[in-house]
Formats: sequence, structure tokens, C-alpha cells
Amino acid sequence: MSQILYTSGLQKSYKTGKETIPAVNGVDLEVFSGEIFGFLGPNGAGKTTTLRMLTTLLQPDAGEVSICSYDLYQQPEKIREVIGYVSQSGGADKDATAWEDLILQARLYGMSKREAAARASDLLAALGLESIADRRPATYSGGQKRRLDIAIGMINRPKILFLDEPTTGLDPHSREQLWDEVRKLRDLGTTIFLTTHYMEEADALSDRIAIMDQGQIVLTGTPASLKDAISSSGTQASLNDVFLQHTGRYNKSAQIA
Ligand SMILES: Nc1ncnc2c1ncn2[C@@H]1O[C@H](COP(=O)(O)OP(=O)(O)OP(=O)(O)O)[C@@H](O)[C@H]1O
Repeated sequence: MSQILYTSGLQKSYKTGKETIPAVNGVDLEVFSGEIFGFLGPNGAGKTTTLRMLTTLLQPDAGEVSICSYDLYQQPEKIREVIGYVSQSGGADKDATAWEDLILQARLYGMSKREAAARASDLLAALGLESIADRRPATYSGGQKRRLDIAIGMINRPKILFLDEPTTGLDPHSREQLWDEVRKLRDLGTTIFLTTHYMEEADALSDRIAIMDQGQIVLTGTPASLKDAISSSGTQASLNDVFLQHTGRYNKSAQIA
């Protein structure tokens, strides 16, 4: 598999008054084309800060970043062309129907009216939103809203899609439905970079995961290899056990699901 995302020594501090908070403190990452990469860590670990740098929304203090071989500092506009980003709050327009919103987004990416309509139709079908395309998001369920957010994030056919906690707040059934949609996107060739607080989600979805803590990557590997590494004969460790061992705390939200 070829490399699609690379970071080396990525750093970012925030200054608030006299205090300097080293939010991201030397992050090295490698993500391969076609994989679902799970990005985990306790609250305040630095995940969102990392994600905002990778998506060109925040300037790093130091470090190298390349996505699809484009350099973050030299070619940020090229990086924006090849990524999609679905933030925790989503990007859907509450006053537009799904169809209107997708058409507008496609036109903003320079598609002709005909191309925009074809792209919107394809995305509505891929994400199971056809029957509600003419309604506004206020009338959607939580899962439908998240699927529309993802459709908007996919409008420009990104090579890599960043999903920030895509299933937070969804019930277990909607969450599993969304997992299927994410797998479908991956099977169609999109690399997925996903943050989540749900360990069973990371386990079920990710080809590989990285665990971040206090601004640094503390562990990377496949879910199976990470669990096997701390399992003893007769006792299979869970991803939550792995998380506990490497961050010193259980991920409480993981137990809600
Ligand atoms: N705008 C900001 N100004 C000052 N400090 C910030 C700012 N944004 C984040 N931080 C701090 O940087 C650190 C990393 O925060 P970040 O939001 O990246 O973590 P996270 O892993 O995404 O957390 P969560 O899981 O809670 O979303 C935290 O200590 C946080 O308080």
C-alpha cells in the first residue's frame, strides 16, 4: 500500500496569558492509501489540534506534513483539493434541503450544473439519503444528519476523508449503520482518518489505529496486534485494556455504547 499521509515532528502550542500549552508535541504519523485509520486519545490529548493542522485550518509551529505528496506549507490549496473534512459540528446548512446543499457545495467546487446534479445524486444514493433529499436537516434523525455531513465532506471526491467523532451522540443501531457507510466509502477507494472516543468503534472499523496522549503518539498498530500484545493465555484483552495500559485511564465514554 502506498503512503497517503505523512507527518514528522509535528508541533503546536497555544499561548493563553503567561501559559504555553504544548497541545501537539512531536507527532509522527503514516497513513496508507485505502485504509481506515483510527485516531484515539483521552480528552485533551491533542487529536483535534492535529486534525486542524492536517486539514490546513491551523498553522503548525514545526514539523513536516505531506498529504498525497503535497507539502502542507508549500501547497495547502492542493491539499484542500484532495481532502474532505467532517467536523464534530458538521457542515450542513440548516435552511437548505440536502439536495440544495449538495448542489451548492458542488458548484463551489467548480462543477457544472449537470456535474453537480450527478454528484449529488450519487452521494445521496451512496449514503442512503435519497428518500429525504428534499427535506431540511431539522427533520432528520441524528444518523441521517451525520450521513448528510459525510455526503457534503465527500462532494469533491476526496482521496482522504477526515471524520472527527462521526458517531458521537448516535444510538447503537445508527452507529452501526454509519460504520457500514464508512466501510463502503473505504471500499470505493477513499482513505478514512477517523477520531473517536468509542473503543469498540475503533476496533470494528479501523485497519490500524494510533493512540495519542499528552501531545504524542504512544502506540500504533492493528487493533488485533495491539490487543494480542497484552493478552495472556486464556484472557483476550480488549482495546479499552490497551488504551488503559498506554494512557493510564479507561475511556469512560467507551462504556456507554
Ligand atoms: N484554542 C485553544 N487555546 C488554548 N488551548 C487550547 C486550545 N485548543 C485546545 N487547547 C488545549 O490543547 C490541548 C489539546 O486539545 P485538543 O482539543 O487538541 O485535544 P483533543 O484530543 O481533541 O480533546 P477532545 O477529545 O476532548 O476533543 C488541551 O490541553 C486543550 O485544552
